[in-house]
Amino acid sequence: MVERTPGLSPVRLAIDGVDDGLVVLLAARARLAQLAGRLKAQAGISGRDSRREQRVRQRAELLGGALGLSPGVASGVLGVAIGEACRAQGLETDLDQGGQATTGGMIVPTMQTHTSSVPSAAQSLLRLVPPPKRLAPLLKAVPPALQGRLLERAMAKVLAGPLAGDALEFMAGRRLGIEVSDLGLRWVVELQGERLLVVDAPAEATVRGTATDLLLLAGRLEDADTLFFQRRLVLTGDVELGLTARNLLDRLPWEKVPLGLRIALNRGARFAQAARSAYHSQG
Ligand SMILES: O=C(O)C(=O)C[C@]1(C(=O)O)C=C[C@@H](O)C=C1
Repeated sequence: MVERTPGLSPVRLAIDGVDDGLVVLLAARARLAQLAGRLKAQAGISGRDSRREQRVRQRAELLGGALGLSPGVASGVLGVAIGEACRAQGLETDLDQGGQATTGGMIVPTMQTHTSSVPSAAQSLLRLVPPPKRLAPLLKAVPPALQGRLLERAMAKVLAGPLAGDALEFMAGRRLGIEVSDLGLRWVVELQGERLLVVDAPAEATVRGTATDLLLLAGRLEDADTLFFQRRLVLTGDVELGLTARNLLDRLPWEKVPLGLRIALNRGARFAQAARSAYHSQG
């Protein structure tokens, strides 16, 4: 019986959560595309914009490739999403549907979610994005072992450079806690050989911050110094270990992080920042 396979049901629960997220995001995308359609109509622009569509799909292809998706999958999904956007805008939906995005050429990230530059209708949509703390119960459904493995993989990617050199030597045998306060997540990581592993043991020092602030740090939209100075990131426990970890965060060789991942982190951070400002401005 497939249902009785050990460990399968929590993994399926997590898959269901991701699927729900995909559908929610697709619906949000369709509403934003409707807004884009209205703004263009007001400006007297009509019809599809095939260059923009191609750029959207190229970017997805690049990011998908960097995250290990087979070629064309991310671009194909975006093709479907664009088809839905066109339907929502009352446009022809057969242009370039399902075709491959042509790769090559420089991809320029065009994220414009900074609240000062988004129109008020987009602001109201952003206000619908729940603050991270509301996602905490959903994340609780993801088994801790799976969460740990995902974090290990993310750290292996982001810290590939320092892990290969000796920048993380100070961590050997030391246990550093990472706490995402609003999501109720907490891990303890330890350097074993050339890998940072999530371990089940007490931390000697802990870095604590909200999901948005940690994403802003990872996406390089805020530097560690500012976040610690404003007490948006807080260090507790062994001062020396904590300070060394903090200095490392400041010296991370960002340019060695794969481009697709950098774009994803940067866009995710900008989105979280814009959603947080929109949510707080509700009064
Ligand atoms: O960016 C726009 O102008 C949109 O209308 C959105 C969108 C999309 O779904 O990404 C939809 C149709 C256009 O042909 C190009 C892009």
